[in-house]
Amino acid sequence: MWKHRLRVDFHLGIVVMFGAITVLGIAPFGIYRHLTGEWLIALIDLVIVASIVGAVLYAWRTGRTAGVASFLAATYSLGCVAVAHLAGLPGLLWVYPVLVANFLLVRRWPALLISAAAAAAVMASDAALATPVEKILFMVTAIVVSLFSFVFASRAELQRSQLEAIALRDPLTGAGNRRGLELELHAAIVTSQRQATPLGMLIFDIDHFKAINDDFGHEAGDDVLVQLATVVRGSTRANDRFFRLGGEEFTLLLPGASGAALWAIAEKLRSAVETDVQCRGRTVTISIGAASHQGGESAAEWLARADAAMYRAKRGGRNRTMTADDGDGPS
Ligand SMILES: Nc1nc2c(ncn2[C@@H]2O[C@H](COP(=O)(O)OP(=O)(O)OP(=O)(O)O)[C@@H](O)[C@H]2O)c(=O)[nH]1
Repeated sequence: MWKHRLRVDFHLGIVVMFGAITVLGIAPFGIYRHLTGEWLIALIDLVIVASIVGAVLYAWRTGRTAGVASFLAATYSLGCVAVAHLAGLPGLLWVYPVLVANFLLVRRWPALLISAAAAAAVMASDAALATPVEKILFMVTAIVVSLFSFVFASRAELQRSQLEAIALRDPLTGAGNRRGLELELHAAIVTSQRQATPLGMLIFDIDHFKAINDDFGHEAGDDVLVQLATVVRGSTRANDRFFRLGGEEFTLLLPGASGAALWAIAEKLRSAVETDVQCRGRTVTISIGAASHQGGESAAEWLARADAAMYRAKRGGRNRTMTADDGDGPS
């Protein structure tokens, strides 16, 4: 389970890896400083390690990695500035790995800003850099390391966004794919539980889609899928998440919607598809299963309830919505 999360969530993987490296890299120095009686530096090391561990645990629990990554970059940078001013050379030696880490943790422009601020603050330390020549040498090497990292981060960001688009999107409809859904389900559940807001799911499937393919050809079928995606986007809000599960089956994650509201959204969507999606004059309809997330329910259980409701809608005659929740519309 934890291995799977680290594999599929790139940002969480980075944050956890940096947390582990921090503990392994800084904790022994903290112990050493404690043994040599350098209490202030030992305390700084302890504060860095404790706050990084706390931040990583927070990211693991909530799935909120962006804020934690910025916190890590700021903590590392402040840490090496403080050690440079207090202990001289040791702080200076930490600057270079910290400059590289900043570009791996946050986007390239904020990383450049944090790195420039950290390098300028270290340069002001007479304990670390005694002469003007040393200061200039440090400035030039810090700029070179930052620019190398900036170029590398730019390439990596571009490649990652291209790969994400390929790996997480369905190329035909532009909707997220099943893998994209898996990634977002966990984060959506955690957010709704933390904010105590409802979270709804619709699973819907085109009725008699095989007949459309058989009668008009695969291309006409593809065109129906594209039309359907356009109608879904037109009838949902910006923070609603839309995915193609495979074939002619789709799902919508609807933050803030549950119960009667969820059922009303489903019915609005069903009627919009019936009115606006056509194939050579033939009306296209969908069957919908609706389910509100229940506290303590796993993503798989929730999906299964919505799916079962959708199959009830199929068995009940198609072109209808069935809900998995008690007391809201037909169930
Ligand atoms: N054009 C096109 N067809 C697809 C695609 N993916 C799956 N299909 C077809 O979708 C059809 C699904 O057929 P069924 O599972 O029998 O479902 P159905 O005909 O919609 O019947 P009900 O769901 O019971 O109403 C099959 O003919 C698949 O070949 C696609 O990307 N493009």
